[in-house]
Amino acid sequence: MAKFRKTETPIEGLIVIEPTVFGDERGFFMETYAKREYDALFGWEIEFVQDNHSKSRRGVLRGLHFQRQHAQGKLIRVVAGAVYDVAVDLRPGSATYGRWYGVELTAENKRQFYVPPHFAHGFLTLADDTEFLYKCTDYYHPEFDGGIRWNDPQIGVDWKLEHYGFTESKLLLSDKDRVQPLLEEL
Ligand SMILES: Cc1cn([C@H]2C[C@H](O)[C@@H](COP(=O)(O)OP(=O)(O)O[C@H]3O[C@H](C)C(=O)[C@H](O)[C@H]3O)O2)c(=O)[nH]c1=O
Repeated sequence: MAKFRKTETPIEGLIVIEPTVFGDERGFFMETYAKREYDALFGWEIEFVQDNHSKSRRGVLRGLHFQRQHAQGKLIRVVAGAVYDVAVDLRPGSATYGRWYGVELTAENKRQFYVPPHFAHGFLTLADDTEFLYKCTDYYHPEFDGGIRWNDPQIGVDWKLEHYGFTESKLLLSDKDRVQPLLEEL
């Protein structure tokens, strides 16, 4: 059995990866990244240059972010808690431009999500003390920081707020994320 299993999504290049988890009476072990296998999964050589780690309480929404230049591919996983993770295709000329896809990433399901460069990305945290780790294919360039409003009606992300027991007014966003532009304003 392959050590990492890939599941495609309706958006080309956006993939979910399930690592093999080795459990025993002590707990578990898993490889969370291996260049040789991941390059084979992706079908091309990917170089990650920066790892990020953020922690959020329940009900935080970070996003939707992208870098206007030095666009970053992101390999995402959650090591504590849970998120509903969303990516929006902003690749110029893409047949699925403006389309979004969401997936639940949790410490339990150990799922990983690869979001290619030129996607807007964000997540809603579903539990307190959620720890979110991701590898990036380019460095942080704040001078090229870009974003789209999380609830842009043109994109129409279904954040499943009712399903997860949230009300919009109770979400915790950064001041920046409250006033991100709409896709049509980009
Ligand atoms: C992203 C980043 C931030 N920072 C500093 C800048 C601020 O002083 C502080 C918090 O930054 P920010 O509020 O932009 O963090 P997030 O809201 O989690 O931003 C991220 O959220 C969404 C989900 C993403 O996909 C992006 O990776 C990124 O935009 O960390 C750095 O020093 N390096 C970095 O790579």
